[in-house]
Amino acid sequence: MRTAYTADQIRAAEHALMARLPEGTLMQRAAAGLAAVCATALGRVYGSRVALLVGGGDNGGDALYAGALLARRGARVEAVLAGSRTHERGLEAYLLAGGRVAGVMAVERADLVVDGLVGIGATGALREPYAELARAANAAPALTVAVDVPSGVDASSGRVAGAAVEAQITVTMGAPKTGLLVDPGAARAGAVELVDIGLGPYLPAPDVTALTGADVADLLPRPATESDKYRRGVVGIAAGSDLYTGAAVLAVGGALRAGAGMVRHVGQHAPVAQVRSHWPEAVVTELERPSIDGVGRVQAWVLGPGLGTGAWAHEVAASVLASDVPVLVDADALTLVSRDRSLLRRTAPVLVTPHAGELSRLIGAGRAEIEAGRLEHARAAAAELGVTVLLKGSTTVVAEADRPVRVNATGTSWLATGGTGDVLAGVSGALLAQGLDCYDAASCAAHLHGLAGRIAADGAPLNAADVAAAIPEAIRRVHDEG
Ligand SMILES: NC(=O)C1=CN([C@@H]2O[C@H](COP(=O)(O)OP(=O)(O)OC[C@H]3O[C@@H](n4cnc5c(N)ncnc54)[C@H](OP(=O)(O)O)[C@@H]3O)[C@@H](O)[C@H]2O)[C@@H](O)CC1
Ligand SMILES: Nc1ncnc2c1ncn2[C@@H]1O[C@H](COP(=O)(O)OP(=O)(O)O)[C@@H](O)[C@H]1O
Ligand SMILES: [K+]
Repeated sequence: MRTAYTADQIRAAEHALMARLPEGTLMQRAAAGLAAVCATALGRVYGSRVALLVGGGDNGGDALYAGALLARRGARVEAVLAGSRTHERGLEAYLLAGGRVAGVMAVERADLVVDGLVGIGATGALREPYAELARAANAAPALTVAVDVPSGVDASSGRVAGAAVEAQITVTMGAPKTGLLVDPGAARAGAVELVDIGLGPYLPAPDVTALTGADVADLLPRPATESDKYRRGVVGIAAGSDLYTGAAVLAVGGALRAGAGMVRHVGQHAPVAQVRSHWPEAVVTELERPSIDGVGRVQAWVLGPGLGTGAWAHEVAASVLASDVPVLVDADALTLVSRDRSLLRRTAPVLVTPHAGELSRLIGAGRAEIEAGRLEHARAAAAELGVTVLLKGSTTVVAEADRPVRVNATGTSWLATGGTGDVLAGVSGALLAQGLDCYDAASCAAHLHGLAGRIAADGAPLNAADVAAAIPEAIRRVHDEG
């Protein structure tokens, strides 16, 4: 399990650790780790050109001490001092080692830029001249290594309010920060390298977590000798309408590939015919009236892909949500429940799987605001609706009351194409039917779906059906990792 922490959590742990150590020890450890990563990135330190962007706080101190170590190894290091004050001892050590102070031009001639403008002590958008220096680093040809977090990225949320450094590597101190795992911040961080400064024993429960492949392998059910199709879990899929037929085919495909014992599809004439011809394995029921009465027992429902938003769809949704098994609410069913919240009044678990636009309809926040603050909005929605929320997008976020948010970054932007969300709904539904709770089903499905997207894309466009077809390979890979 990967774990990440807010700035406040890190600061509290640092204080506890610092109290037991001679002054300056932590910064020395941080700087040594930072210098080592810079040296590896440079390949040859002697004769290389390094520019340090130095802010007024301890983040700048880290950069100066690391700069001193690189200067002692023969690098030509130039520091651009951005703050009205500078870490005094760090600057002394740096100058003593042969480092120089320079203007912004140093950035343009550097092989490597070290972003020590701000770390966990930053508040709000970068002010000038910090913002200008961040833009200069982004425009320069050099490799950029961020200290702790890319400056301009909020360490606790991943928000980016203005200019922000786009790093190729982020050297994070003590423990990863939440903002390094959640977009838009995560996209600015590049590869994240952790420097162990001894914080481990002082860290609280994490703010967010991310499942590794091995974690997913542990959680995934495997059929046993005594398994049969009913015991493995039957998933019901209420999807498709005479207008939208493809969504049902894709959701059923996702569920079949993710290990459901059986997939039962219910819908109108056209989607039922499509599902029947694509998936002879599925059991289909053409609904004569908008109700699931008498279609047979399932262990979980997927409700919504392509269902439509009219009166007929509303009746189907009410009928599915009146059942006593977990229900995944996706796509058109999200529109239905945002119009009629009373549909969510039930005791069995609910998993909602919106993208930012759908979440915007559900909780009334603007779409752009949700994209900018994915964590806080997913958390707020889970609390307000009393459900598990899987918020889709470049980083997928799974939120449930009283549990750390799980984030997933296995995906690829090639997944941004029509129908991949329907596949995700099917995969998640199959995991629910196999007995995973909403939190685990959603986070395992997001992991597998992202990985399947990578396998299917392999650097070129994919279509949604390819993603479903790659789910078994994704499952094999997580088992290999486990
Ligand atoms: N503590 C430890 O043991 C260890 C700490 N470590 C390191 O310390 C870092 C935290 O250091 P920190 O607390 O000094 O804060 P930091 O991130 O440098 O920012 C403060 C400075 O930024 C400025 N500033 C703020 N907002 C701004 C804005 N929007 N735009 C522009 N400027 C802004 C602010 O200016 P002021 O408001 O004072 O004018 C002040 O000068 C941490 O990330 C890690 O790298 C490691 O060495 C491990 C051991
Ligand atoms: N930029 C991106 N990077 C990674 N994954 C993405 C990106 N954009 C979309 N996705 C993923 O693709 C899927 C799209 O789902 P959705 O928006 O519901 O599309 P549709 O309704 O067409 O099926 C989600 O799993 C989402 O997380
Ligand atoms: K930084």
